[in-house]
Amino acid sequence: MGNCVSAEAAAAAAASKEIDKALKLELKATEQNIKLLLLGAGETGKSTVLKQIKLIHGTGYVDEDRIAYRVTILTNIITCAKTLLNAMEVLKIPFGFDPSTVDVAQLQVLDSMAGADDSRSETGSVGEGEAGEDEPKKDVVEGQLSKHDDPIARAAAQSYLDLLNTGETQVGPLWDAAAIIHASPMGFGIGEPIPKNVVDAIALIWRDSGVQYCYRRANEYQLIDCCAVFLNDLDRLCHPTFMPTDQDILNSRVMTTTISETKFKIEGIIFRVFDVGGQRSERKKWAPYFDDINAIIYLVAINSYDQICFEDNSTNRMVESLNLFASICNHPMFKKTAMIIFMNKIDLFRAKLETTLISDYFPTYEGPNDYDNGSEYFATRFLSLNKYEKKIYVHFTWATDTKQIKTVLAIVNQIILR
Ligand SMILES: Nc1nc2c(ncn2[C@@H]2O[C@H](COP(=O)(O)OP(=O)(O)OP(=O)(O)O)[C@@H](O)[C@H]2O)c(=O)[nH]1
Ligand SMILES: [Mg+2]
Repeated sequence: MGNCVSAEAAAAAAASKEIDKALKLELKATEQNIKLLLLGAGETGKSTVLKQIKLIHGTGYVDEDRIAYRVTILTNIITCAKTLLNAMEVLKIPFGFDPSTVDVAQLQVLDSMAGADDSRSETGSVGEGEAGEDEPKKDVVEGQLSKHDDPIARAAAQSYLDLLNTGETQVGPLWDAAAIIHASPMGFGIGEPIPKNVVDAIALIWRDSGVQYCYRRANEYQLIDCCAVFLNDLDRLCHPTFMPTDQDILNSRVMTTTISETKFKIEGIIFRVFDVGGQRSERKKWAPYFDDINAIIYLVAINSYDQICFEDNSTNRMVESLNLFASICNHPMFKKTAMIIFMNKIDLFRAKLETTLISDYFPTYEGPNDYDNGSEYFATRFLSLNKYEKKIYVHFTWATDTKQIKTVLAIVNQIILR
């Protein structure tokens, strides 16, 4: 009996030891599992960051992936060409229009002779109203273009209407090219090239000065960010033997519609990275993934300060990003979650600052229209939404640049594992 009791006790003790061991292992396992959520509004670069993590910490892309991405890239090219042609009609820009030939001073003289006139809303341009560029921006609503006249947009629309009246539109090689592009199907099968006549048509319209001017006004409609990078490289991308490089894959665009989980092992720790769709219709799928999140990377497209949302064609994208961040950052479930903001697309932000005033869209901005001041202003706007006063880290990123992202991700890992 005595022996029996001690055997039972020994068995119990052994069992308890086993449980302790299992618990310890479990604890260790959870400690070594980092759940990382990529959040942000649509087209801010979440999937691009995931692609970079795959390239830097994963196994990269195999031929099968590249063949699939080839289809994506060809579809992106057709989408861009069709979008530009539609925008030419909506904004009323004729082929061959060259903004450098517009005599703005002469237009202003003619205007003053004819009396104040604002025909922007009729001529297909955004904005309405009469305030001149030098006048105070009293009536500016944050995120909306201040009410000022754009004589070049007006001149473009006038010559478009003049051509329409003379019946001289719709003839010539550019119109033939446009017809070919309009008739081209959107999708391609695996291994199927874009037909040569369609490639030539896209190359022709892309070289046109009117189309280039229309491209510069891309904030007035929805155009994917890889447009110029792809249309400038048509010969290579549309070659029948083309296989996408890592950089082509990073530049390509597919809207995310299902939440994906990808696992990576970094220095012995398993990272489970969740990539979600950022468009409004996708956000209702997010909540079930909010449990036990260790860290959030919140993506902002810092170049989007003059752009409108894909979803409603009216809300400013930066305003949308700010509102969404306010709800994520102050969400009770994320009180203890490490929060890192990627102010992304800094390359496009730098380029945009050359032509577009931040204060035209964000009237509270009074600084110079340069990278340092502008980026600090937008970062501060996001940080000031933090109600819990928890630490939020900010990085300025160029998600399509592997070298830059590699450095940023190394710092992010340190933050998360701290
Ligand atoms: N030039 C440039 N392009 C970028 C950058 N980050 C992302 N892009 C491009 O922006 C487009 C949209 O990026 P995605 O990663 O698909 O955006 P997303 O946030 O996943 O979008 P949703 O899935 O709709 O939520 C792609 O064509 C990317 O190549 C950047 O820093 N610079
Ligand atoms: Mg995505």
